[in-house]
Amino acid sequence: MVSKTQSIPGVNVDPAELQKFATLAHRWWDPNSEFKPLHDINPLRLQLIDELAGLQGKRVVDVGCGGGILSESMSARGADVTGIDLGEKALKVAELHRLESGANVNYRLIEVEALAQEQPGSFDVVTCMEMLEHVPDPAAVVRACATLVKQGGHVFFSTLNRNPKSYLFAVIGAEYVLNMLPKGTHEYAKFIKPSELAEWAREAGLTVSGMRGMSYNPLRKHYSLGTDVSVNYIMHTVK
Ligand SMILES: C[S@@+](CC[C@H](N)C(=O)[O-])C[C@H]1O[C@@H](n2cnc3c(N)ncnc32)[C@H](O)[C@@H]1O
Repeated sequence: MVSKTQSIPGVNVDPAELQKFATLAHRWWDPNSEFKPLHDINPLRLQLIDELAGLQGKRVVDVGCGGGILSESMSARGADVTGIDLGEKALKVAELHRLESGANVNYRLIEVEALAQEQPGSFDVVTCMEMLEHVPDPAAVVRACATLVKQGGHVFFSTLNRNPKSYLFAVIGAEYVLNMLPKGTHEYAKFIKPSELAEWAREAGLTVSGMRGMSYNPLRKHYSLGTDVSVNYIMHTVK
C-alpha cells in the first residue's frame, strides 16, 4: 500500500500514514511482528539518549510515541514520560500495555504543535523517533519540539536519510527482499537528509550537537550504532 500525502487542513498529519500504523497496532508489542525493527533498535537509542541527556528524574515527551516502546523504556530509566501520538489505536495499545507494566507514562492524543502551545519550555528531553518521515510538514514538528524543550534541554530526532543506499536498504531491502516491514511502510520522497534536518533544527533555535547512524547487518540480523548515517540516523540537538 502506498499512501498519498494528503493532509487535513490546519493539522500536520497524513491520514493514510496514521492508517498504516492503525492497521497493525494490535501487534505493536509483539517483538516478532512488523514492529520488530523498533524493538531491536530500542536498547541502542535508549542507551544513547540516557548517556547524553541522563533520564533519571527528567521530564520527557515522546512525540509520535506509537505503542510506547521507547516511552516505557525511558520511564524504566526513571523519567517522567508523556507520550503523544495522533494514532488512536496505537495509543490504546500503549495505555493497555502501561496498565500491565505499571510504567510511569501519561499518553495523550494531541498534536505536537498543540502541546507546544499548551506547555512551552516544559520538558528536559524531547524524543521524536521514526516519525518525521510520516508527516506532511516535518519542519513544523521540529519547531514544535524546540518550543517544548527547556533552555539547555535535549531534543533527539531519528529518521531515514534520502539517497540511493537508503532507498535500497530501507525500501527495497526491508520491504521487498527481507519482508521486515509491510510494503508501502516508507515513502522515499519523505526521507530527510541530515543537512535538511540540521537546517530545520537551527532555524528552530536548536544547536546540533551530534549524529549517530543506526545500521542493520542482514547476515547477522543485528543493528548497531556507529558513524554511518547513510540510512537511519539519530540527531542530538540542544536548546
Ligand atoms: C514508525 S512509528 C514510530 C513509533 C515510535 N516513535 C518509535 O520509534 O518506537 C511512527 C508513529 O508516528 C505516528 N504519527 C504519524 N503522524 C503523526 C502526527 N502527525 N502526529 C503524531 N504522531 C504521528 C504514527 O501514528 C506512529 O505511531
